[in-house]
Amino acid sequence: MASATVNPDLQKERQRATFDADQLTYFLYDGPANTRRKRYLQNLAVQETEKYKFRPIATLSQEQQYEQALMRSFISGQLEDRLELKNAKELSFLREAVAPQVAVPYGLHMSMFMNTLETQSTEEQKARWLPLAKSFRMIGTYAQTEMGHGTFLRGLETTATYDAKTKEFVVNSPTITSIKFWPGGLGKTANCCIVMARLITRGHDYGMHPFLVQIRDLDTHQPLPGITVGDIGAKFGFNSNDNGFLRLDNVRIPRDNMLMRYSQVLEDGTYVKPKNDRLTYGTMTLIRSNIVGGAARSLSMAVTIAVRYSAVRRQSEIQPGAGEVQVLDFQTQQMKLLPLVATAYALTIASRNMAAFYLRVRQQIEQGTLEELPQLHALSAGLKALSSWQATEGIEACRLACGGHGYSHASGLPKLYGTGTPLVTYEGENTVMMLQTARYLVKCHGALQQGQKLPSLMKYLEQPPGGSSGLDPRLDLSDLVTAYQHRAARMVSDVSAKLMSAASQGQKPYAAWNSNSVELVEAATAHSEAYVVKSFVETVSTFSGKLCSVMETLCRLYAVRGILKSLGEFMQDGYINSQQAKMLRSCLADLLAEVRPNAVALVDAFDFPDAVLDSALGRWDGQVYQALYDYAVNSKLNEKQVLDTYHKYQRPFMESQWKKNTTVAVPARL
Ligand SMILES: CCCCCCCC(=O)SCCNC(=O)CCNC(=O)[C@H](O)C(C)(C)COP(=O)(O)OP(=O)(O)OC[C@H]1O[C@@H](n2cnc3c(N)ncnc32)[C@H](O)[C@@H]1OP(=O)(O)O
Ligand SMILES: Cc1cc2nc3c(=O)[nH]c(=O)nc-3n(C[C@H](O)[C@H](O)[C@H](O)COP(=O)(O)OP(=O)(O)OC[C@H]3O[C@@H](n4cnc5c(N)ncnc54)[C@H](O)[C@@H]3O)c2cc1C
Repeated sequence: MASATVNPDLQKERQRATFDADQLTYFLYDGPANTRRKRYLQNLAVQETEKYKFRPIATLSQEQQYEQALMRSFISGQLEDRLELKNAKELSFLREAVAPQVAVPYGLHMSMFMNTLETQSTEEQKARWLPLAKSFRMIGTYAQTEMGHGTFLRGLETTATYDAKTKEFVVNSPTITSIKFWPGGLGKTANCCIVMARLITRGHDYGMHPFLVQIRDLDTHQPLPGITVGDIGAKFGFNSNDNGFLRLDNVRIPRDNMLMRYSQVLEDGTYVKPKNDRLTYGTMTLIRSNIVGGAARSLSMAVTIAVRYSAVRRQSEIQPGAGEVQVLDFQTQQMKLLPLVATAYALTIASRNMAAFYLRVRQQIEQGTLEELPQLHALSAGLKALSSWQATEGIEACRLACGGHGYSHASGLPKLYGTGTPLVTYEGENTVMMLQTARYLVKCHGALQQGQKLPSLMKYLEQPPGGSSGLDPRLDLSDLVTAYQHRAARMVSDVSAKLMSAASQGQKPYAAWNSNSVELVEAATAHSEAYVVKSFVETVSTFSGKLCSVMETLCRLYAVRGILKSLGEFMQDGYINSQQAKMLRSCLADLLAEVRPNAVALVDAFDFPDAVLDSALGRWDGQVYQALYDYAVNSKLNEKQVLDTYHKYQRPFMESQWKKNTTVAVPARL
């Protein structure tokens, strides 16, 4: 539906903004020129995709969803070739607009498979495989998780046993629980995969290593002998992706199909150790750091939908008789949505810093320096978990904040939730990731006790315990950062003390760890939140003028809301006192009121085209009712006035009921 007019409430919202939303858009997309380029690419993608008149994905069967996703990738491929796109960011904008929130079957090929080949293969292997993978002759996936194990990688059962006589590995799934399960694109799309299997040579088990295994004929696409492969069936969401299962029955692959950049098996079966055996986990670290940005983007879409709709939706009165208000004027609605707008920006900024840190450490690793690897692992694991939890909860809160219409697929919010919520589970289940971060924090605390210096991101743990916060109604940003760091340092210190005390009482470390794991997760969450707040504060301090003051307010809102949510943790050692808690509560109300006039401009700045939001409620022009009505009218059930099922089941049912009471007189009209 094309609408010439913009809803007047939305128009007013845009006029009353106190800053220029374009300036914020330029920050998000790295300047005016890149923003123009992004808009150009996304407009082109939308125009091209509209020609296909795709039906809403939620109305399709699993097979139709899969087909539509492949068609969308086909369209994207054509455009990418026509425009000769190479730049990763430009490709991601184009693909986002061609397949908005559609889990495409090539996703794993383009991310984990390619990355594993690039980072874990030798130069010779790269020369052999990368041209095939880049030209989609090889379509791969990353097959690590098995039915029985996803988290505990040392428990994987798939084996790759070296046969020195034939110079081959024999890859085998010995049990039902060893069947590879879940890999994206594995079921029907991929013709090969990186199989993560336990390497056995000369009778010794060296644990998980990557192997390239061809699973389908490159021409006929039929599964090869020894391979049983298929789709795992309908899921909570993600149904356009053929997540698959794979059973390997003593499949033989050449020795040099083991990815040998870090560890090798020589022809005679000798195993050569890597410099650090955690380098095999490198692809997971990359994707975890990417997930932070993905989570931020999904939440940004959800808040754009919910805030625009809340500006358009008028329901109930505040002042009796004065007319119905925009629901965004209710303080409770502001409380639901505005901290989430702040969260979307906080996570977006944290993800940029995370990506920069990843690149820096990756470059060091390429040069053989592994010093910062533990820090990178701890940060990426913690931020992956924090961002995906906050985004998933936030998307659902946005749906609830849209009332009844939020429940319709027309809102776009169920689709966002369906593709967003697996982020909590895949690439490392969140609780498990937080425990990895906690493990590092406890180690750092131990190092500190022994007088060692801590690495850059952990320096704040060095601050002395105790003290009290200087927070006052001015809400100085540095006081907020210090409060978050103090709380995290205190929690790390408390839980470390508990672990040490358990040890001194003779409790085994593993038992002490488990019986304190709730607190460990809380400490890791506090650490990750401190990083996000610090990143937010440091970044807004680089802004100037009106934009700076708007973003500082947003930053305060994020930080204050977070403190009030976990108030006990900030007050436990008296760092924040009850007067300050009271003060923060009233500051929160003030901050909501301060952000309110800029709410629409803040979400407009994300610059999502309507087709990317794919939402009747989040439209830029605010013509939500017409769009909802069009969506309803186009429901498949409305294609015929009287359906065949009326004659097949409804009428016979009604007649069977009539027979029970034949005395009722039925008029021609009611
Ligand atoms: C478009 C993209 C879509 C993506 C779709 C999703 C794809 C997927 O889901 S692929 C499958 C992802 N699977 C996972 O993430 C599995 C999660 N599990 C793991 O990562 C690990 O098994 C884990 C970390 C939980 C435990 O591993 P384990 O080897 O038992 O470690 P553990 O004994 O706890 O620690 C060993 C050491 O390794 C370190 N370590 C663990 N992981 C890493 C890592 N990634 N990098 C560096 N160091 C690491 C630990 O910090 C620890 O160090 P230290 O001994 O110095 O303290
Ligand atoms: C949509 C989707 C796509 C996926 N794509 C891929 C893919 O492409 N390739 C691939 O290999 N895998 C893929 N996976 C699998 C995914 O990586 C795993 O599901 C994930 O790593 C979690 O492992 P799990 O399923 O074994 O969970 P489990 O570990 O069984 O988790 C169950 C519960 O146990 C808890 N738990 C487990 N261990 C611990 C512990 N040590 N301490 C405390 N609590 C613990 C968890 O917190 C959780 O609450 C995908 C999954 C999904 C949903």
